[in-house]
Amino acid sequence: MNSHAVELRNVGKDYKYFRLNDISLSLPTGSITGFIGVNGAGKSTTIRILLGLVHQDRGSVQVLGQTMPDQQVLAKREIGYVSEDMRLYPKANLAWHMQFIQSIYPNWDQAYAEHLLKRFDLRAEQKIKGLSHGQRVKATLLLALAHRPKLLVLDEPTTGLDPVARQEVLSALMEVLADEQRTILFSSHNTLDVEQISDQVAFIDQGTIIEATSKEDLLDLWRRLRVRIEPGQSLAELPHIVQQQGNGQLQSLITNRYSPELHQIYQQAGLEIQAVEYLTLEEIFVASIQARREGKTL
Ligand SMILES: Nc1ncnc2c1ncn2[C@@H]1O[C@H](COP(=O)(O)OP(=O)(O)OP(=O)(O)O)[C@@H](O)[C@H]1O
Repeated sequence: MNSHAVELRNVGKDYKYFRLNDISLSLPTGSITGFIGVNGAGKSTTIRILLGLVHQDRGSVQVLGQTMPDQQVLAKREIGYVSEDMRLYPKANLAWHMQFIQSIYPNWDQAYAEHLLKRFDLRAEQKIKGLSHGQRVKATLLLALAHRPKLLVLDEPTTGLDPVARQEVLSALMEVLADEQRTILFSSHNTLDVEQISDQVAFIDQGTIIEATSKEDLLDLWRRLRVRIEPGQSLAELPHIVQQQGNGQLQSLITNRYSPELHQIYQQAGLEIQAVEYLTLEEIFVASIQARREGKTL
């Protein structure tokens, strides 16, 4: 088994008003990666390229050992995809869709499909047109999960769901993760969802990946320091300060490279460090985007 389920190298795509730029992204087999970006950042375009639905202009894409888009037919047998693009037939019921997917995918697991029906409180005989938005998302997820894909790609699966439905979807995903060979890519602008279930995180902004790392490392390295400085002291020369807020002697600094050594460097520069705080994934995401847009190198 390949150690990476997905490998994008220097992938680019040019649209008239948008450029996806030099995207390199590796998804280790068995990982769950949260792919976070604001509206229009390039999440869906990247996902469509890795599924072979859109062809890249530059760069290479390997998915489950297959080269995309040339070998997409082989790769797609083992990919489950959930997105707004997925159109279910409104006049058919869920049972019809289950049979249809079963006829295409040899790994279809009927017992698991029935388990998910109960878990999501869905009825197989109900027509798609009578389903609420949340029920439709769950139905699509059921269809994707029950053919036991090696790679599950979810484009904004929790958008528009109420808090209970969101939690049901997230816990179904966590259950799926018990299988170490299954890889999940999960795009969202909801950092709370990503923080809850991902072990890898990638941030994309204006068509460029600005961070791709383990969630644990990210949450460990980014810190807010509450400091007291000498009157007139400048912080401009201090390393790894992503953001500085406050006026006067009390300042709040955000660093993306916190370590005991950096703590010491700040103290030796005369900062009185009063507190060191962790940031949420949302705070890290927002600070990364702001820093990039201010031209800072992270
Ligand atoms: N077929 C296309 N032709 C021209 N431009 C396109 C096409 N597909 C996407 N784009 C543009 O690419 C940009 C990125 O879109 P994309 O759907 O990848 O973003 P996203 O991060 O998924 O956004 P959202 O969170 O709003 O879904 C947008 O500016 C969009 O208009």
